Amino acid sequence: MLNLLALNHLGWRPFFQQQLSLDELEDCSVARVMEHHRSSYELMSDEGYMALPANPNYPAMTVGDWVLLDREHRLIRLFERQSLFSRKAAGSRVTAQLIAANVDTVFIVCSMNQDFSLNRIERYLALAHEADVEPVIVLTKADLCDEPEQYVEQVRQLDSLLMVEAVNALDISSVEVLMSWCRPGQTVAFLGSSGVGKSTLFNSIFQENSQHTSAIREEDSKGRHTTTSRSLRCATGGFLLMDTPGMRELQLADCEQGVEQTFADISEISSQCRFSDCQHDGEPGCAINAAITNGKLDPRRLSSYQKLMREQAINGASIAERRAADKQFVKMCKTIQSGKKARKHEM
Ligand SMILES: Nc1nc2c(ncn2[C@@H]2O[C@H](COP(=O)(O)OP(=O)(O)OP(=O)(O)O)[C@@H](O)[C@H]2O)c(=O)[nH]1
Ligand SMILES: [Zn+2]
Repeated sequence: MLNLLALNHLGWRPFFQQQLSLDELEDCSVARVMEHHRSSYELMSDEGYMALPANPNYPAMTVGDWVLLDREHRLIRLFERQSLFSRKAAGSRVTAQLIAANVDTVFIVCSMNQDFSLNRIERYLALAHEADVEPVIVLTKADLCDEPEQYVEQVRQLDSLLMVEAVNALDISSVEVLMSWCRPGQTVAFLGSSGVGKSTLFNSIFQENSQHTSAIREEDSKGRHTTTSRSLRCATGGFLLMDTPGMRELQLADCEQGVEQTFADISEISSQCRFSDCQHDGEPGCAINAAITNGKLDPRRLSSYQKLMREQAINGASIAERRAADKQFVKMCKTIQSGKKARKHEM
């Protein structure tokens, strides 16, 4: 039987449990992927850490995934995900690479200095929306900034419902405002460009909440890497922090829905344009142009929207092409297999 109390602190919830049959609930165990190494996955279950050797027959898995295991700790299957960050992999063969699964909240980190950029925040928002992850905008370096409220206000103007917090990432008491998103069982990740304070925030939140964790880790003598660059870490507060470098290189690809959701105001206004395919480029009856003229829409926001739409279309097209090719390959395999089965029956 599953130890639900322990699993809940790892992020287990009804969404995953509903994917189990009664027999599986009795006989199997479940575990979460905490680290992804070249030749193995490190899993955490209600019984502790264990290694799962990688196998080319396994489905693509990533940090944060939940897996179903048999009594011998062999993989039965991967659970359907609640959310997923993926990115276009570098190289000529364009394919989506899985970065992080089942993240609940992403802290979109931006510093309140010359690096502050609404366009960049919008880009990260599109990624969060596409991944189905709740975004919180965390503005750092409040201690170095004369008027943090001014930055907070600018972000609020993107969307009045956005959650925004200004902090000094170095100061644990200042970071306390973020703890309402770090509740037991919650998985939190960080997005933001270099130098904005992601590692600093991570450490402030983690150190404050992890006195016991290091003790548990020291007891674990199975030669696990305590300093790893790609991992999900449990804090004693019962929440999990995701620290994966892949999140730092996330690109927009095949992300139309995420961009649309980020710019819901633009979608709404453009539904009133006279032509349904209006490019908002001087066409008659363009509601977007009218909104810009009467100050209801910031022209910066329109150009940011158009830029992100173009970018995701370019990056997404090649992935779509690859997906189509993959589908065809699977179909071919199925045809071959059903041919084999048919021949077996005939024999
Ligand atoms: N004064 C002050 N300094 C900060 C704050 N946040 C981060 N810093 C400093 O800014 C520098 C960069 O912070 P990091 O946490 O390394 O930034 P990062 O986002 O992890 O950067 P990458 O690892 O390159 O992605 C460090 O020297 C931090 O000490 C803050 O809120 N206030
Ligand atoms: Zn228009």
